[in-house]
Amino acid sequence: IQDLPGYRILLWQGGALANFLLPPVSGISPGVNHIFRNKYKMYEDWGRDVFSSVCVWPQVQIGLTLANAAAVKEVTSSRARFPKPTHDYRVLSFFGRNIVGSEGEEWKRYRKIAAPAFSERNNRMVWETSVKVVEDMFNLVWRDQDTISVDHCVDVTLPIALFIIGVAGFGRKVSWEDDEAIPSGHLLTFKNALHVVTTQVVLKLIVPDRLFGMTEHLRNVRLAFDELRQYMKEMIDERQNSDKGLKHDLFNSLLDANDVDDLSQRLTDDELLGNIFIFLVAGHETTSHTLCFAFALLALYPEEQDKLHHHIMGVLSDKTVPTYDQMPQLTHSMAVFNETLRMFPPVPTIPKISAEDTTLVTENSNGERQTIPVPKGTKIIINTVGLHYNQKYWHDPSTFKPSRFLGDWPRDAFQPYSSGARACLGRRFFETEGIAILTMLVARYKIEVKEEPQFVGETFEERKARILTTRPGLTLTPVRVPLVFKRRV
Ligand code: HEM
Repeated sequence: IQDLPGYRILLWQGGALANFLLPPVSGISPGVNHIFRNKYKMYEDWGRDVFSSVCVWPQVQIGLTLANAAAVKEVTSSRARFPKPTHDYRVLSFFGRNIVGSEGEEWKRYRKIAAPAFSERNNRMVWETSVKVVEDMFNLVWRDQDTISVDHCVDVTLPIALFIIGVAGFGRKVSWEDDEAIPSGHLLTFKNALHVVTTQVVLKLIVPDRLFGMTEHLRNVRLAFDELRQYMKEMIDERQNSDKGLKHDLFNSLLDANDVDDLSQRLTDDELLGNIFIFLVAGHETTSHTLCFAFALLALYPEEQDKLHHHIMGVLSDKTVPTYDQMPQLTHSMAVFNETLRMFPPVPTIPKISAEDTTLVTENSNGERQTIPVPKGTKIIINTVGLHYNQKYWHDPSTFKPSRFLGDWPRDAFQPYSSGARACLGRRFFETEGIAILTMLVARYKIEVKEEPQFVGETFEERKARILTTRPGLTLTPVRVPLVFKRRV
């Protein structure tokens, strides 16, 4: 890699220890959440849109971390040359092999099974489900209160996202009213089990199985894994024994794959569980966190919230409930999400590996093209955060400006969903639910940061830093976003 500047460290920068546990220690580890903390800074320091990493544990590894749009495009559009390092996805494969953590023929089989479920018919169902879930929240939970105050916005956005993937993805009947009841035969609610598994799954990588009985916390994590497995098995049994007739959701696509005559095309029980888990996780965590960051940004930038509200009022004929056919007109709601995903991409890094000796072309800080040698076996990290804060593509990148997505924008420099053959399959699913939820909420409520006595007198920048603090998780996670929703109508 011709002495390309970068990290020379003991621990691989993308590993669980380096990214989740250890502080920055020179020569050892770049520190927890270093990709999001540093954004484009490493590239400024090292003078180009790529930096190298050389580490020795858990094995000797060379890496190139990219924040250059052309180089990223080359990587995402050459699947054979830059496949996924499937070993890096084992954190998502505890319940079984699945579409996100596979490659080659195996991945093609999963994608062929899952892709048809993301149809226009399903999008319409996602929209209708989202409207119903939010209306129920207004009527059954928020009721006639003029002000709703929450200590952490994820407490609102997580159940919304979970109900929608439950209903529109898996035909699971859940409601705000019975959300907290533990069904007989279980020790945790479904929501709780899924939440513990998604937030604690990294422990499964670090702690050997035999130690999971040692502390109460570890026992709870083990219980959540067991409970979630049981819930998913019950969902399969229930659906297999019911009339699948008119349902066109994700679940039927996965189960129908098991009705084919060609045994080699069928999913094994583990593959079925693995893929159900992936859709549950992909379908709720990204959505919940993105909604939370969007609400936080709108609360911090009230003038942007006013513009959004004004636009929504111009589109909605009855001023409260948007229809699916109005979705293409809700351009400002879409722009708010794109800007939120630019600033807070839920998947900050997307790993690939070089399958051959090759090269990549990138740029130095003067905009001069540079050809970088890429030996076979090099890890290629697409740094969506670095790309999204690269001033070559985005003016004033730390400021929330949804209007940059109302005209034309540099598409190749916007990669929250990755791109090419391995791009996110649920992008439209998210956009549909997100626009419905945001539009309904902003039409009826004004979002503000909750005032708390201990923070009186803080500056805007301090408040912004506090509200928008993140930590690493399966996806980029907001730490604590205290908000107030004040009724407008
Ligand atoms: C804000 C919302 C979302 C974002 C930012 C997002 C982002 C991504 C990214 C970056 C990838 C590629 C990951 C990698 O290569 O390691 C991906 C893959 C995927 N996403 Fe999403 N996602 C979102 C919502 C969803 C939803 C709602 C679903 C399903 C209901 C979903 C299903 C999938 C699937 C199945 C894949 C694997 C595609 C494949 O490899 O063929 N995503 N997503």
